[in-house]
Amino acid sequence: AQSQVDSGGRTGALTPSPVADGVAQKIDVNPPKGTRDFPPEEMRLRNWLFHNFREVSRIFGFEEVDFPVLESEALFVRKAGEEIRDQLYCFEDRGNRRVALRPELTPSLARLVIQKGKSVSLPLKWFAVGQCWRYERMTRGRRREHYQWNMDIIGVPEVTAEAELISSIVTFFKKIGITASDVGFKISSRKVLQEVLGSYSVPENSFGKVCVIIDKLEKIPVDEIKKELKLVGMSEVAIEELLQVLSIKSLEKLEEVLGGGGEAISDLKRLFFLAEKFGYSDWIQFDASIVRGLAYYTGIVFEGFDREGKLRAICGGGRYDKLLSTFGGDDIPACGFGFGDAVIVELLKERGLLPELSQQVENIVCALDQDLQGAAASVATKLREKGQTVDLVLEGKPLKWVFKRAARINAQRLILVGSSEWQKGMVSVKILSSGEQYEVEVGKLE
Ligand SMILES: Nc1ccc(Br)nc1
Repeated sequence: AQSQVDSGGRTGALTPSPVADGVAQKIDVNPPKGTRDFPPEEMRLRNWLFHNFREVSRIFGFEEVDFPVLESEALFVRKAGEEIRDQLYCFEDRGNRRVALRPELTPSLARLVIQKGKSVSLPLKWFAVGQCWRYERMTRGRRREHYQWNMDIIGVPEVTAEAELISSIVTFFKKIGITASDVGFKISSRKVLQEVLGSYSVPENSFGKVCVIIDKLEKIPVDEIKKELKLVGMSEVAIEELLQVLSIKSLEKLEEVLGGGGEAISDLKRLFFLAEKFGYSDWIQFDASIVRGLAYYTGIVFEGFDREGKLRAICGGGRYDKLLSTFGGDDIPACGFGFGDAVIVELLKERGLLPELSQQVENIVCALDQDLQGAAASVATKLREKGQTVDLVLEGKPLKWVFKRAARINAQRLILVGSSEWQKGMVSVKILSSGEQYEVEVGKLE
């Protein structure tokens, strides 16, 4: 549609709005494909989940940050064949800028750290809960948006940072009733890959691509993996050895294969030592096949998985020591994780751990006739100023309707403003659970 300029100088499409020209036009009441509405019941569950994300972040001493959902496309144009890049929700805006709906939060966080520069002192412990987007062909019917909880530690090169992050996720799981028999963490380090590839002449800029390909193990046939590895410059010998190493499930075995003295082994040993001190040893296991699908990880990587093996990864993260410098920032070490809002809810459903969340209101206030509506408003205000929740009946309704509504919103008590009581400065109170009813002076309502 051509554009027009409205009174506020804003341009808009010519197509008549459903109401503006008086012609009713039935709109599609569903949200765009792959997106969700959050009506009250779903919003209560989302708020419960996000409240737990924020509570854990708070007790770990992290500060909340946020960024625009819309970012420059340049933040995400990595050339490592990542799915996150292939599905970038990007477009050209009216100023001819290439922009994108963020598919993840880490690049925005890195951008803000660089922007803040010397004005912030390291280490930074930041967390965010934000909506992330992908444009996926709807053939697979998957979602196009989800909310992610991220926690990041910026400026700590030691593996203590990764151990702290995993501890925060374990704390979250415990907080919502998930135990080590429900979920675990598979842990590895990309330095394992580096040490294997190091003994073969693999082009340096292929490392990210190799990781992205390896991350597809168990998702696509191994012959396809081998084909893609050859395409990025690996020899058959290198591929065979790499696949061998990736099948290792114990640190002792890995040390035999890699030999001692490498950083991969020392990092992982340190992490498992710290895990024991944090008290979450029975939540973690070494698994050399874990590389994660984001190109920028450089060290420890981990992912939370459901032990029944029915669900996709619950969360994932790792060290990304080079990301800030690739954005032109200083060489600042960093690590973090992302925790989506979808798989965890599927897990809670599976385990019967979804919380019972219903609307709770302390008072429903109702005028018994319309010339007492003002009186009812003043009673509602008095209660609200004391911090009480009040549902004020806003129009003349039969009592039967009021009682039905009181039950629906789980009101604890019904306050009726009637003329004879009001003459005496009183209102009548009915405790809805017991049926007890009494009159009370308005000033003594609490
Ligand atoms: N990165 C990303 C964004 C949105 C969804 Br849904 N899944 C993954």
